Amino acid sequence: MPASVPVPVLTARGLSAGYGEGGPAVRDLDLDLCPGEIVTLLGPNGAGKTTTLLALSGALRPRTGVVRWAGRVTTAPLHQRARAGLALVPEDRSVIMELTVRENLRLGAADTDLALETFPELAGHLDRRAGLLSGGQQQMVALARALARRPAALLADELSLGLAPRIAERLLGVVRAAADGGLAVLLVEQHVRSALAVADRVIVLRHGQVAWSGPAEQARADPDVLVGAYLPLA
Ligand SMILES: Nc1ncnc2c1ncn2[C@@H]1O[C@H](COP(=O)(O)OP(=O)(O)OP(=O)(O)O)[C@@H](O)[C@H]1O
Repeated sequence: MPASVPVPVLTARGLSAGYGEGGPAVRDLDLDLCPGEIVTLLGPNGAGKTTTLLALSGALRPRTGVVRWAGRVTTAPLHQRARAGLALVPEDRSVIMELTVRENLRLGAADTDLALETFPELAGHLDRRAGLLSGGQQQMVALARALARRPAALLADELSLGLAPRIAERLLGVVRAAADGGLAVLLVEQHVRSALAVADRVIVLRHGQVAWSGPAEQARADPDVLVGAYLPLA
């Protein structure tokens, strides 16, 4: 029997996006995100990684190009895509510090039992204000809330930013397990090594364009392919 071809849940073709009157921060990007895989988006500061996530999620309107969700062209804003199964964990985590962990989970319409199954570490903190948690625990709340809605795709920006390596590993391990269960994941990470450890494919952006893309296995075996892509233009 022929191997079945994976059907992407999220695709972009010729995607360009930017801010105000400025030039595009991302140009002419093609991307396919399939169930069960983690694609990591790497690149130097200002390369356009966050902009890509925002444009794919509907938080930022693309200037040109087409985004498809489950095969259909979409221009829907983020809250509609969220209802359709897209989860975005933005760089600021969007945890509401004045609310308790339980309230934060409820606000995201997350299944609290499933959130605690994902992060049992949070069980003793359900009635604490999120502002009193450590950065790692806050990020667990953000990720638990996103995953406990059983999304089809997760777009996560710098999950491990500012966290101890052990906590970063824990979070990325949970993301890997969710992908193994069928979730499609696009991960922006500044810790290249941690990202490569869990990713299936890599896209390196530089100056808003794809500088290199390929299997994570290739980048793990020969990190020089990434070094080349990070180097400034001659
Ligand atoms: N709200 C904004 N208004 C104007 N320009 C912006 C805005 N956000 C980002 N930019 C610009 O768009 C470009 C791409 O930024 P973006 O945040 O997408 O890059 P990044 O790869 O995520 O960088 P970092 O790793 O530093 O977060 C940069 O030149 C940045 O200065």
